[in-house]
Amino acid sequence: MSIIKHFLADPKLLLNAVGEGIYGFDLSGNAVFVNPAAERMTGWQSAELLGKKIHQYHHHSHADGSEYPADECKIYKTMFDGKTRQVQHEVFWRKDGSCFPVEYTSTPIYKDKQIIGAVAIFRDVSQQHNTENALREALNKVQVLTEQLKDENAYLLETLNENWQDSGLVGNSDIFQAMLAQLELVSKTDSTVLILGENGTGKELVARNLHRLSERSSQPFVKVNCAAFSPTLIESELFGHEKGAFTGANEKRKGRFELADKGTIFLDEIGELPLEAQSKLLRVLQEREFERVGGSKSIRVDIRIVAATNRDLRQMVEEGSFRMDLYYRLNVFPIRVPALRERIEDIPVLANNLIMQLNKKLGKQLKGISKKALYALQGYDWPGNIRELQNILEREAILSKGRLLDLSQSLNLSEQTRAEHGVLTLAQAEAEHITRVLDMCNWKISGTNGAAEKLGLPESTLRSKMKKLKISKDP
Ligand SMILES: Nc1ncnc2c1ncn2[C@@H]1O[C@H](COP(=O)(O)OP(=O)(O)OP(=O)(O)O)[C@@H](O)[C@H]1O
Repeated sequence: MSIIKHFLADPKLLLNAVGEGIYGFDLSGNAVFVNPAAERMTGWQSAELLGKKIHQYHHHSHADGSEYPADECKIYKTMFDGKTRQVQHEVFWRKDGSCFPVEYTSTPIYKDKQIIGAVAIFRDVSQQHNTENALREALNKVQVLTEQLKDENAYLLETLNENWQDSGLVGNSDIFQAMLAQLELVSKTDSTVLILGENGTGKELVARNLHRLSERSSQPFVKVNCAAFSPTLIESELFGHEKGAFTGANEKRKGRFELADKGTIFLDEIGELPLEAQSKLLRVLQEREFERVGGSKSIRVDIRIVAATNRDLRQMVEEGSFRMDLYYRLNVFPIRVPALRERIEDIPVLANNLIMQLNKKLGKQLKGISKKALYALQGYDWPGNIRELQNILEREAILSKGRLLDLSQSLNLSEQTRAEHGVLTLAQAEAEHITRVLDMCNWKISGTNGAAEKLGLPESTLRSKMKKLKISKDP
């Protein structure tokens, strides 16, 4: 007998060989056929099911355990209406009481145009479900990580765009050294620090060094310029927002406080923080806890807070534009960064340091600055502080053809000072005059045609004045 004949003689051979489970039903819903694949999947042997209402064995309940009445059974329905059904999201129950997700087709069986029963062909889709769930979980994780990366990336890009020069704090004057000593002491603690000082004095550099010297140095240092955001946006910038918290909040976003967890947050221009955000900040300072805008879940962070301002916060408290309780919370350890005019003796070393940075930035090989130019710099009162010095040196460095900056473009600085700020101090005028005379005398101090004689001073007095005013020939 050929193989085809075998199959035609006994169609069960085929049905027994397929991988899908097959149940055949008569019109009363009793099992008339159960193939081995169905036995394997359900654990019920065909002898246990044949002639029985099979719904009661493998289809009695839904996945959540609630009852699945027989008159709702989709396999039975096929026997009544003759419609073929493809069914998903249902379970079949095993003999051991467990269940598995199935997909099945129930098809009516006709004989002489009369329905005589139905056949259900089913597949165990647990594997497929597990894979789908794993995929869904992986996708969720990817989504969370993508959001996190987006937040961090936006922040990093902003930081990169600032073109921050990672310069050290330079200066030997007593006032500056005293500030450095304070900085070093407080860096070892977790205390909140309030950095005070005029624009361009180096407050941000102080904050960065505070973090660098602290035990949090391997964790993030996150800066927020409180003046750079509108009152409506600053809260979401600091604390983040939930999706849909306000028009335009299309995605959930982490705030700077969350990004700075375990590290340091630097709140620059804290005096510009709107009152509403001040209240929220106060709560973070008290409880280290906050909620995202539009959210209700409290988020805890472990953060060191450093704030800076050029404003007089105490006066702002008196005027009612800064919360008194917040002021006291921030003012735990104030550090005052001196203005450049308070430490003109640092100008030579600062200028040299800045020129070395400019060499790198501009690809130049400048050696320093001329003596005359240096005196001019020391006679100016620097309303823009180190940033102004930096700008002047950069402009000069770009224009300069020689190795030594002579500040030919900016030598009228002291005149500018006089014009913009009234008069030179006596010491500045004295230093300028002595330097001019020394230049005239080719730096000969004593004897005939020496500077002391021209100035009408004893040589020793001139020398002590030069020492006091830090006037010397070499740059
Ligand atoms: N002691 C220093 N030594 C060398 N460079 C310094 C020093 N202090 C400040 N600078 C440089 O001066 C510039 C201004 O410093 P910084 O931005 O820290 O000032 P700031 O007080 O935060 O200014 P603002 O109040 O305008 O934000 C920076 O480029 C910084 O590198």
